[in-house]
Amino acid sequence: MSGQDGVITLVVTGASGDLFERLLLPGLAGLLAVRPEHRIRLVGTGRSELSDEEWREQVGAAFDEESRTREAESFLLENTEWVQADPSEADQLREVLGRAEGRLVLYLALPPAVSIKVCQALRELDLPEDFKIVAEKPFGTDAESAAQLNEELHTLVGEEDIHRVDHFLALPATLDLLGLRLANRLFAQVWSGVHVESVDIVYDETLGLEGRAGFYDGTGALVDMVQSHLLQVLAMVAMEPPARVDAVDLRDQMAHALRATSVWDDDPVASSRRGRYTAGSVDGRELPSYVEEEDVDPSLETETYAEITCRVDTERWAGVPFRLRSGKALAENRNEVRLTLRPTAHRTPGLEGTGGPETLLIDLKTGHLTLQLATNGTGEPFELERSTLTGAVGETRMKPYGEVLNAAFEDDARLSVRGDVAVRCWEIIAPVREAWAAGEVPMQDYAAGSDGPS
Ligand SMILES: O=C1O[C@H](COP(=O)(O)O)[C@@H](O)[C@H](O)[C@H]1O
Repeated sequence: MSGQDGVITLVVTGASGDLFERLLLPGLAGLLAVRPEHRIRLVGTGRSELSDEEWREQVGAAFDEESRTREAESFLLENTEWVQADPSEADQLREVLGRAEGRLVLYLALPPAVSIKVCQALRELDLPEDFKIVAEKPFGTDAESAAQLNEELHTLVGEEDIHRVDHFLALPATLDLLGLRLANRLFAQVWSGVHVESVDIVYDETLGLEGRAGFYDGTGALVDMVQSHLLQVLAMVAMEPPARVDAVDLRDQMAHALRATSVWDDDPVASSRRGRYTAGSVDGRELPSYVEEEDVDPSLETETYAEITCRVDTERWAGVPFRLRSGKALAENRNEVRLTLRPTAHRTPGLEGTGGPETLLIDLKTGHLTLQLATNGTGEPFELERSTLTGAVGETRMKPYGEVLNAAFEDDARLSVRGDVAVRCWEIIAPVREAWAAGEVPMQDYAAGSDGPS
């Protein structure tokens, strides 16, 4: 171990879970490639019995040959260990945190109820002055438990030392939205209900359950994707321009937009749909019906597809539907924000056809833009056609998880969900969850590999 200055010890609780291997580790590897000045000591902890060798092998697998020879990466690989412990037990947690050197960042990759217990255990310990807590989603299981988790965290550290993870805040498109909206006259002028007829925020995935029943079953698409990620995207689309792009103004404006957001017409039955995949084939892979996936409990009635329509009651967006949808095992990966513009106030007589509505589409994963317009294309001289302008955005410097971790290390709260916002997102979907729990919205079947419920 090294006693070097500037060392951060990242203690990950719940590190034997799939999130750590699938998202956190690759994020960390990408981060070190771009920010080699970080010296990270990585301590994994959980109840699993893992030998040091097994742990190092798992961590090492995230780094390729070339990266292992670099200073930041080899520091991490030489300074990592697994400590078998139950972090909700104060004595065991003390032992884990005792391994830390330098600044301590404690990452809670745990179910919300366990995170609360860990906070209670932390209260019994002498904590270092410079201490950060990173909380994975889902943050709570409803508005009340999210508020309780906030309270528990605030007994330990100030809001500035809590980093609530939502990797969609660092998707290329969410970051692009700011520049696109605020720094371009063309878009700044049309960014309101005066010109925009509707907004669609879509995150369709070809992936099915992929062995994640432990987390997903009983959670479902509404909580997994809409409550957290898609509402953050909605906030970026709908918010008023912040006075500055700093953590206070940016997050104030996002919070304001979400406080103005609710289910369309206050009617969760008419404004939501849910579905669940049945057997089918996606990209040549045969998927069983969701209820026959390993470890799924059919009595939980978990939806794998969720759709809700919201309104944002502000001067800018009054009357504009925001449709949010996400589903698994669908025909294609469609990850986009789509703004459909209203027709022009006057159509010059003699210009035939419409060519379809003008739309601006932002690919959430790549940030690429597609603008669909009516033009006098190549056919009849005065007949309108639909033309497509596309704009590619360059490669991002690292994966969204890497950016979010980097922000946590560098105290950049712009990429962290503020506590009140985490609670508000649960409040927005609460009426939908109630209607679904009461059986007022039917569960629609859709075949894996299809476009979703008809
Ligand atoms: O947090 C989650 O996000 C992923 C989708 O994000 P991606 O960056 O991996 O495309 C989703 O598949 C997963 O169910 C959810 O928990």
